[in-house]
Amino acid sequence: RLWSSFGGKKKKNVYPLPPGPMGVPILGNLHMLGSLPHRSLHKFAKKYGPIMFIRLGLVPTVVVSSPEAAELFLKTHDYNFASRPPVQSAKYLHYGNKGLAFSQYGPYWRNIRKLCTLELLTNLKVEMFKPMRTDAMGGLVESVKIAAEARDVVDLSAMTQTVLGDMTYRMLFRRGDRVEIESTIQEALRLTGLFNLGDYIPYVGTLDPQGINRRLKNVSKVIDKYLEQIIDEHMRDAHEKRSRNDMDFVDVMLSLMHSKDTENQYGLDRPNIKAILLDMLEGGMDTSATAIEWGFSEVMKHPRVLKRVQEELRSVVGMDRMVDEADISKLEYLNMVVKESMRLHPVGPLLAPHESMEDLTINGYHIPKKSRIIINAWVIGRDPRVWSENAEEFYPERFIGTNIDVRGHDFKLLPFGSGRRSCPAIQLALTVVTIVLAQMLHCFDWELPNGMLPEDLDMNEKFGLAVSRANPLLATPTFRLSIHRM
Ligand code: HEM
Repeated sequence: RLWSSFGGKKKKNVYPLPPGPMGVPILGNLHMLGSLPHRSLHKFAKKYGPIMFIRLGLVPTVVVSSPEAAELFLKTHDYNFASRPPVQSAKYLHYGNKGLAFSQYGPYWRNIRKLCTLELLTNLKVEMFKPMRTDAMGGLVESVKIAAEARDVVDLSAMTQTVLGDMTYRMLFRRGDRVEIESTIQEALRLTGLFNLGDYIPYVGTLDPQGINRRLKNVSKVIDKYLEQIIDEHMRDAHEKRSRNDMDFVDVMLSLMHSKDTENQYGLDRPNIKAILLDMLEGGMDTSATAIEWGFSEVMKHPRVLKRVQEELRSVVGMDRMVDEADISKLEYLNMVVKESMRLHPVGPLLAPHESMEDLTINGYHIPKKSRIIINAWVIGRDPRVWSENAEEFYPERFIGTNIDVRGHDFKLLPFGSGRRSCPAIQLALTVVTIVLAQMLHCFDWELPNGMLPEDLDMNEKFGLAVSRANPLLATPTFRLSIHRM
């Protein structure tokens, strides 16, 4: 198949498109994605190879399924693939692309990205929020302790959502209470994660046959009102001089916007601030909570690993205190557990979609301009060529003596992506995921409910913005520290 046969301009010496399954008119290959697209795309990639061409509705799409191919798209030609395709949710919910995650590549995105990496998500800023996270963890341990005394079953999935919500709201807005807005944010996350026909067949977008855009507009109004109110409150309190250590994300952005010294160097306005806050709410809560949920599930399914993690915690931390974030770097085995869990369960198995900015030839294949690029990080993490025959097995020891990390330097492990569009919050995310897991496994022993055997714990997935467990993770805690007051 040549690009010209898909409506592209006729060119001399055109290279062929990458191979891929034949589609049907209008829908292309959309109907082949199924309920878990990362798994369906893997089946096709086995037949058509690591660079595969499909059509999602009218959108030419390239699916990348090996570490070598991922390196070509995310490193060698990173610049060309650093844009994002336009999506309906950005238009209706994200202030028409005024944030970071959905913005097309260009000076606007570069500027906002710089703001996020230099002002909001720096290692220093992550460190500054440590007391707040410690406080949130203390509250969590207290409530699980009460459940332990009553021998209650705890819904670990709901519990991680709650503590992550608490940490994220406090980091962004200083306040942790969110009763009035929580369900609307959850609805926004759900709608953004839904498959929206308008993203693939543009003229269908205006008809909105699934009613998603209408619902997006409704939640957008409620969220906008909430964010306006938060910004107003912060402006009213601006006279209360805060030290840099005490500033939440809204304070930081407002001070940059009003700074006389730096003359609003990022060109911020209220819609920018609201769009960035929404990106952080959406990008920050579900992803980290889901990563913790999978890490917990794997440890519960593998008592050998649980025992080894707890032995490490006993020897590094001791039984007379809770874990402190300063301990994390010494918890070598737990860090391997986190990596191994992210290898098998990248919460964004297809990362976020990229878009090509120009026509390009890669490995002898023509990659048309404005193609959607999907990186299947899920299949890359399970490739037996790189991870050996036991690639499907949860085996943290595979990282012993290697320097493979999750930060985008190794194209065989890409839970946060790599290159220009990779996650800007890796340090924050790893800190949060590791401390919550460490604390819960240090303070408590856990048993599956109703005598369920570890091997019977199901690991079914549910597709969405983050791919989480289909069924909540339930377990009964027993307090194991030798202190009574936290
Ligand atoms: C375990 C937790 C997390 C995981 C696994 C994760 C993963 C990812 C992935 C896969 C991408 C897309 C990369 C690509 O397109 O190639 C991404 C982008 C992004 N993430 Fe994260 N993330 C996590 C936590 C967070 C947190 C805590 C925040 C903010 C507070 C955040 C904010 C963002 C933003 C704003 C982007 C878009 C960047 C851009 O388009 O330039 N993420 N993340």
